Amino acid sequence: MLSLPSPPRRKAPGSRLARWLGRGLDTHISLPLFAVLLVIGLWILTLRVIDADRAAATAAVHAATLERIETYEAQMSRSLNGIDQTLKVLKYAVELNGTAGALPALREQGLLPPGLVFVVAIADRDGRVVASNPEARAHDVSGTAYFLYHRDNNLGLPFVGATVGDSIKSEPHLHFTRRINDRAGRFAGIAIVEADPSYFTSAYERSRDGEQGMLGLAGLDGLMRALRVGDSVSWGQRIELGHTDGGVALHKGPDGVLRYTSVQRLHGFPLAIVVGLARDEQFAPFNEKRQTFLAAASGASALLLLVVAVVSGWAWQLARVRRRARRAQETYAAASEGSLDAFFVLRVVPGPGGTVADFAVEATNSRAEGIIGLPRAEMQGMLLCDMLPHYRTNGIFDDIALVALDGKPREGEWQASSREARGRWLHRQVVAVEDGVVVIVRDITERKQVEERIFHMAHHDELTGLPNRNLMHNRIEGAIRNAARQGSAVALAFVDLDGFKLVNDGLGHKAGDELLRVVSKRMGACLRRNDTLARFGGDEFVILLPDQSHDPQALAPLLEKIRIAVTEEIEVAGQAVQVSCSMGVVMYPRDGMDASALLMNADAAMYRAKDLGSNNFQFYAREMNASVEEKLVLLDGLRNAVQATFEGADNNGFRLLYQPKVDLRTGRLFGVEALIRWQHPEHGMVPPQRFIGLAEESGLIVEIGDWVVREACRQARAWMDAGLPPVTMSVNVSARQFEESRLVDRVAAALRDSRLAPELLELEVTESLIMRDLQKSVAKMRELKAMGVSLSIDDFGTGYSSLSSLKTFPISRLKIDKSFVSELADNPDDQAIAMAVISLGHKLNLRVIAEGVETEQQRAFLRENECDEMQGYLFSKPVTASAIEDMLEAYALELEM
Ligand SMILES: Nc1nc2c(ncn2[C@@H]2O[C@H](COP(=O)(O)O[C@H]3[C@@H](O)[C@H](n4cnc5c(=O)[nH]c(N)nc54)O[C@@H]3COP(=O)(O)O)[C@@H](O)[C@H]2O)c(=O)[nH]1
Repeated sequence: MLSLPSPPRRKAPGSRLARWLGRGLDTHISLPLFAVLLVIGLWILTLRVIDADRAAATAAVHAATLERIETYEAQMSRSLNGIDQTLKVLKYAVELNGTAGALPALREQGLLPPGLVFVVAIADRDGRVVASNPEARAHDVSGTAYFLYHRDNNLGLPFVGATVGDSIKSEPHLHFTRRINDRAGRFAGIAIVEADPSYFTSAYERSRDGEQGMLGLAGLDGLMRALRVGDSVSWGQRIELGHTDGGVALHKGPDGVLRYTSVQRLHGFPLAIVVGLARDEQFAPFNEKRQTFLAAASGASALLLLVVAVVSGWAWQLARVRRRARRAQETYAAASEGSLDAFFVLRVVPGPGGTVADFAVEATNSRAEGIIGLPRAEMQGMLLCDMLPHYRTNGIFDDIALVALDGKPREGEWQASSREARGRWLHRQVVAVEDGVVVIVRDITERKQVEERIFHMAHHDELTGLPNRNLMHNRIEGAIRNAARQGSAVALAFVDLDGFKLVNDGLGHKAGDELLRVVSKRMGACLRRNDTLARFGGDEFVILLPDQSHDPQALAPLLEKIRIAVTEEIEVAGQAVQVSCSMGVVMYPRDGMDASALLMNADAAMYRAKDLGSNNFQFYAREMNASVEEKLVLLDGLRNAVQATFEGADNNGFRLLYQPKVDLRTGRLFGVEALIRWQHPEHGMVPPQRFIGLAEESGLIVEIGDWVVREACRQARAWMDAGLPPVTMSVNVSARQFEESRLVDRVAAALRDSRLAPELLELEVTESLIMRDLQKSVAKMRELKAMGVSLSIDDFGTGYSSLSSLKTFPISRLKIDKSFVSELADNPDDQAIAMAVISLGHKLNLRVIAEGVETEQQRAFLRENECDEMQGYLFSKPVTASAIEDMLEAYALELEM
C-alpha cells in the first residue's frame, strides 16, 4: 500500500552518521562482512591446525630419525666390533702363527668370518697379500692408503679405507685394517677385513625409511663408505658431517634431496653413521592432510562466499528496490507537499462478496487539510464515509469504489460541500494502487470561473449583460421544442430603437451605451422570469416570450407596456433624451418553424413598423418580406443610376436642384443649396429621402457625393461664366462621405477642375456627423477652411453638440432646423430655441440661417430676432439650374435699375 512518509528534511551530520551506520546494518553489507570475518577465522583455524600438524610431523620425523640413528648405531657398533674383533684375531693369529699360518689356524678353530660376507686377508710388511680367505691371488696393497697409514702410524687403531673397486676385485668393497707388529714392535704387516658396502646398509627398512630415506656409513674424512637411498647403494660421495652428536637437522643430501638428517660418530672407528629421512616423504601424510585441510577450508570459504554473494546480491537488490521505493516515497511526499493538489491515499475496507464497504484514510498531504477542513493527524485512519458522509449519496464513493474494483483510473469534477471547500469546484483523479486507491484532488474553481466567464462572454452582450444572438438562438430553438410538445405558441419581438443613432452620434458612445443599458433594464422589467431579452448588437433587441396562446392580439398589452417604458425620458451625459422603439412581432408556429425564419420575419415586421413612422409594433404579415426585395431592387437601380450619371444618360441618373438662400435684411439672393434628385427611368424624379440612406448604407454615397460636389461647382462657375452675379454654392455632405479619407482631395479637385473660387463653396455638415469623431472632424474641417471652403452646421438644434466644442468648429454659419421653424409662430419652445440659436451664432460671430421658412409670420419672427438669412418655400422650392439662372438675371436687372 502506498503511503506518504513525512517530507524529507535537511540532514544533520549526526543523522548522516546514523544513516551510514544504519546502512551498515543492511544485510547486503553486513552479511559479506560477517562472511569475510568467518572466512578469516576459518583460515586462521585451518592454518593453526596445519601448523600444529606440521609441528607434530616435524617432531615425529625428528623422533624417527633419532630412533633410527640409535638403532643404526647399535647395529653398526655390533658389526664394526665384530669386524674389529676379526682384525684383532687376525693380528693375534699372525703374531702367533706367522702370516702363513694365521689363517689356517683360525679356519681350523672356526674363527674366520663367513667368506661370503667378509674377505679376510693378511699383508706382509711389504704390502704383499700373503693370505686371504677366501683365497685370492697374491697382490700388492703397499700403495693403498690403509697400508701406508699403518706402516707410518703405530697408534693401535683400526683404519677404514675408502670404498673402491680395484683390479683385484671390481665390485666395490672397503677395507678395515689393523697394524700387525712383530715382537719387537716393528711394523710387520696388516690384517685386512674386506667387506661389501651393502653390508653396512642392510638395516635399511623401506617401510620406515621410505623411498628416499638415507642410511650410510661415512668416514670422518667426509667420504661416504656406503650409502643407501631406497634400493640403490652407492659410495664415495663427499658429505658435510657437521655435528656428529646425533642431533637432527634438515640438510640437503648429496642427491639434492632435503632430509632430516642425523649423524652419529662411532666409537673406536674413524667412522660416523648417517641417517636421513626425506622431508617430502616424511611430510607426505602431513602434506596430504594439509592439502585436505586447505581444500576443505577453500571449499568451505568458496561455498560460504558464494552463498553470501548470492544472498547479499539478493539483499542488495532488495535494498536497492527498498531504497528506490523510499526515495520515490520521499520524492512523492516532497512533491505532494509542494503540490497544489490534495492527495488521499485510501485503503479498501472490504465488504461482503468482494465489495468495497468503505475506505480508510492511510495518508494525506497538507493540501488535503484545506479541502476537508480537518488536521492531517485526525484524518489518518478515518473512514472516508465517516469523514464525508455525503459521498455515499452524491456518487463519488461509488466512483472511487469502482476504481478499486476494476483498476481503471477515473476522473470527475464536482462542487464541494465539505466545511472548508464549500461551493468550490474540485477535480478528482482516482488511480488504483495495491490494496486501495490514490485520490488526487485539485481546486479548479478559478478555471471554472474563467470557463464560466468565457461561456458567459460567448453568450452574453458585454454592455448590457443580456443574452446575445447565439444564446438567444438556442433559447428560441428550446422554446420552439417545448411549444411543439405542449401545443403552445412562442412569440418573438424584434425591437429597434428610434433616435438612438442621434444620441450616440451626438452625445458620444458613452452616452449611447448608458442609454442602451437603461432601455434594456426597462424592457427587462416588463418581462416574466422565463421570457428572454437579448441584445443583437447596436440598438437591436429581441424579446422571446415562450408559452403563449396562439392569439397575437393577446400580446398587445405587453408590447405596449414595453413601448411606453422605452419612450420615457432618460438622463444621459447630463442631458434628458428620449428615444422610442419600433417592434416587429412574430409567432411560432404561425410565422415560422425555426429560429432563423422567425428572426428574419420579425426583422421585416420591425422595418414595417419603422416605415409606418416608428414608435409602434407590427405583427408580421407575409407580404412584408416584399419590402426587403424592394430594397434590393432599389440598390440595383442606384448602381445603374451612378453608371448612367457618369455616362450622361437622359432617362436615368442624378440631377441637382438648387434652393435659393436669401439675406433676410436685404432680400438679396446670395447663395443656393444643391439638392439631389434621382431621375428614375420608370418612377420619374425620386426624392433623396428614398435613396440617400441606402446610398449611405451601401457606400455608394461616396461616389454620388463626389459627383454632387463636382456638378455643383461646375454649375456655380457656369453661372458666373454666363455673366451672372456670383452666388455661394452649398452642398450637403453625409457622414460616410465626410469620413472618407480623400474628401479634401476630392473637393480640391472639383474646385480646380471647375475653376470655382473656394470661397464660393460651402459644405453643410450636421452636428451628429461632427460629433462621431470630434477631433478628426475638426481637423478635416480646418483643412477645408485652410483651402478657403466655408462650412456650415445643418439642422442645428437637433443634435447634441456641446457648446464648448462648438466654438472650436471652423464654421461660418449655423442653420436652424426646419422642425423649429415650422411652428415658430405658435410654439414658444421653438421660438425660444430659434432665439437662442440666433443669439449663440452671433456670439460666436457666425451667420445664422433658418430653413423651411414657409410663411410670412415665420419670416417676420426671424427678422425681428435678427436672424441673418432664410431658405424655404416662402421664397422658392428647390428648382433647376436654369430657374436659378432666371432668378439671378432678374436680380441682376433689379440691381441695374
Ligand atoms: N448627402 C446629401 N444629402 C442630400 C443631398 N441632397 C439632398 N439631401 C438631403 O436629403 C434630405 C431631403 O432633401 P430634399 O428632399 O431635397 O429636401 C430639402 C428641401 O426641399 C426641404 N425644404 C426646403 N425648404 C422647405 C420648406 O419651406 N418646407 C419644407 N417642407 N421643406 C423644405 O428641406 C430639405 C433641405 O434640408 P437641408 O439639407 O437640411 O437643408 C435633406 O436632408 C437633404 O440634406 C445631397 O446631395 N447629398
